[in-house]
Amino acid sequence: MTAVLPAAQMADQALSGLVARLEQARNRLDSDDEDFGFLAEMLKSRGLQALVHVHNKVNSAKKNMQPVMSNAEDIAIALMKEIHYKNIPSADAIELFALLQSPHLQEGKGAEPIVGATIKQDEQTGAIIIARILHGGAADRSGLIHVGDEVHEVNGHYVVGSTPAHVLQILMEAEGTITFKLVPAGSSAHLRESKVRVRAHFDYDPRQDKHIPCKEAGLSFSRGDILHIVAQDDPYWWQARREGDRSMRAGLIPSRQLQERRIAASRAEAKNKAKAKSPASCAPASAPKVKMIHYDAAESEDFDREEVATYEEVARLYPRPGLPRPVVLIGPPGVGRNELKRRLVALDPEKFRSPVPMTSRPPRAGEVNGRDYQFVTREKLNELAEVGQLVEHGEYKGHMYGTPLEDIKTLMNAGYVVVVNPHYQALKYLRCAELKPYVIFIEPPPLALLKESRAAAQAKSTFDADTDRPFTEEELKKMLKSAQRIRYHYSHCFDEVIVNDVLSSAFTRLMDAIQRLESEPLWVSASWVQ
Ligand SMILES: Nc1ncnc2c1ncn2[C@@H]1O[C@H](COP(=O)(O)OP(=O)(O)OP(=O)(O)O)[C@@H](O)[C@H]1O
Repeated sequence: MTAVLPAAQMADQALSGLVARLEQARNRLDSDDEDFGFLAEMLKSRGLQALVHVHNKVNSAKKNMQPVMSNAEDIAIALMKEIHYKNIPSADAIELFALLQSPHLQEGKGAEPIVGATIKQDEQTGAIIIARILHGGAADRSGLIHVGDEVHEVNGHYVVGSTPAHVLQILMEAEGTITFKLVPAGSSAHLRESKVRVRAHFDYDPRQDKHIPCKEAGLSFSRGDILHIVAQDDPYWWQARREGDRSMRAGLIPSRQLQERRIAASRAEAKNKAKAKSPASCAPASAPKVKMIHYDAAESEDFDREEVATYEEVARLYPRPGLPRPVVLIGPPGVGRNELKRRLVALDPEKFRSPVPMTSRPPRAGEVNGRDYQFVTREKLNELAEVGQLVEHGEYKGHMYGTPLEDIKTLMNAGYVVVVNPHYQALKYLRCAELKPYVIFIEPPPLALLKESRAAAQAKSTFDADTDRPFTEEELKKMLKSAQRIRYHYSHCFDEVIVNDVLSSAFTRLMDAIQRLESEPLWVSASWVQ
């Protein structure tokens, strides 16, 4: 016989409601008692009660289920892919695949770093321990919670022997003050805030990072941002906050080691893709372009450098009276660097100076040695080039040209603000502790404005030294393309970017930058300051 419960004792309200309705309907309807009896008995049966109870339990548990890490889903997918592509997966792998595929493992929501700390389960003891404290977060500010501490109670709930997911659930449901009962770890685990500052040379968005332990704990930043690295104890995930932003808690960022690995891996992937696309041997698609360059070698070779720019350690450099930092104007050919330099020197020749270049060509009528050029022999220029004493050099129409490094140093030590506008390749000679240059990238404005401003000022093309004509649209487009390439490969060397749209405004911005250089401490490579 089926065990039957009276309606009043039924735990599920919906089910007991249904039974009550059934009794009412029975009185009103003239139907078979047997059918009603059967239905009522089934609804009241212990078996159905138990089934509904289990169903409700599973549903409510599902609502509160939280993955331990926010990237749990990505890890599961990666694992499933790995198993899927294995030729002969083991029985364990097949079982794991089935488990990961089951519906209750396919749902999940990110775990919030509610108290500014993450927890993990000790693999050996099973204890719940504090895995990471986010600098500046609630846990850090309390000063009472430390990495390695064992969690015994959360808001009065005894959690020894339970799982991180359970602890997380308690935290998610908590309102107001959260109390922990912790067994402290050894004092060696206490956090010490590092003093390291770095300049980031890449953009980072934790929301796009599949591997960060907790997306919500990540810190986003852009290329050029100065970051205060507060903890480097984890080899893969550093903790940082944006410089000067003491109000916020620190966030996770990829360590240098991790970022370098990522860059190397994506480069290798790109190389493989390119290899797969191109036939085994092929001739260049077109003949190399002939470009008029005053001093430098071919630019293509310089863009192939394997340097990996991730973080550069920086320190503040205070203005040094009597020893101004040289100003280096970098930019694409024709953008107006010469014009800006000329204006600076014209404005105050006693303050701004530019080294006089050397040339092996004979002087033209009216040219003065030491003012227009230093007229020297080709041998002399070659000699200086060989020992790395020319910041840039090259051939033009059968003659050699070059700018001596020593002349820049002499002018700087004499107290002048040296202004140079070399080819970007010269940065490798100029960016040194001895000179500590301030590098400004002069950028062209978008094409429409570039065309308009150059036409309005009757600007002269620098692409063809022998004619006195305006820039062609083709040349302006080349200028923009070249700017893009320089920015892409050298932006880690720029201290400032000035868009040369309206010449007078660009010049004002240049003067403002120089004013800051003379009056404010600025971030430079840490190796220049030590
Ligand atoms: N913002 C501007 N608006 C209008 N004309 C400009 C502007 N900036 C520069 N020019 C003009 O553009 C021309 C090229 O400038 P400039 O000679 O300074 O280029 P450059 O960057 O030194 O080029 P290159 O490196 O090829 O020698 C000049 O006639 C200059 O007066």
